[in-house]
Amino acid sequence: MSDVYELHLCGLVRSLPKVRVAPDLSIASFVMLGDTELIEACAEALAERFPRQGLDLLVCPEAKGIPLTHAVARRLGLNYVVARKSVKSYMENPQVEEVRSITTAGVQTVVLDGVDARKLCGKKVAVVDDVVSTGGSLLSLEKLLERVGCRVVLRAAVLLEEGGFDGDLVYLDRLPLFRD
Ligand SMILES: Nc1ncnc2[nH]cnc12
Repeated sequence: MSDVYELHLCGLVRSLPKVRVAPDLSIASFVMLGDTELIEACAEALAERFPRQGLDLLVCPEAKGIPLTHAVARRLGLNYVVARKSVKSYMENPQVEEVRSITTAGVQTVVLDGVDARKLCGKKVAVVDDVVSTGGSLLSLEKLLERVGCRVVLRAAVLLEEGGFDGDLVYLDRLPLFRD
C-alpha cells in the first residue's frame, strides 16, 4: 500500500499521508491549516453552494476548519462562532457537550462560551468543517447549538470520508478509507 493518497481538489493536488487509526484501518490525513491556496480555493467553491439569504452566522468546531470558515464567512459577508474543545478561564457560563471522534482517543468536549451562546440564540446557522467522517463531532455540536436555541439550516465540509455520515451535507469531494 502506498503511504500517501493523492487528492485532486478544486484544480489543486495534495499528497495526504496515510495514518493508521485502528489495527486494520488508515485514513488519508487532510490538514488544510496553513495552506492558503487550498483554503481559498475550497472556500470559493463551498461559498457558491450556500444560500444567499436566511443565514445569520457560521459555526465551526475548533480547530482545523477555522481558516476555511473564516474564508467562507468573508465571501458570504457573515461572522462566525468557533466552538472550542475545552472550557477557558475567560468564558462566561460555558455550555458543554461530549464528543467521540475517530482521530482522537477517548472522550472530547465541544464548548460554547456563554457570550457566543447568547449571540446564537434564535439564529439560523451553517455548520462548517474541513472533514466529516462519522459525523460524531458534527452531531454533538448540533446538539449543543440546539440547546442554546439556534437552528442549523446547512452543514458544509470540504471532504466527506467514505462510509461515514449519511445525513444532509454539502461537500466538495469524498475521501477514501484504507483497510488492510
Ligand atoms: N481523514 C482525515 N483527515 C483529517 N482529519 C480527519 N478527521 C476525520 N477524518 C480525517
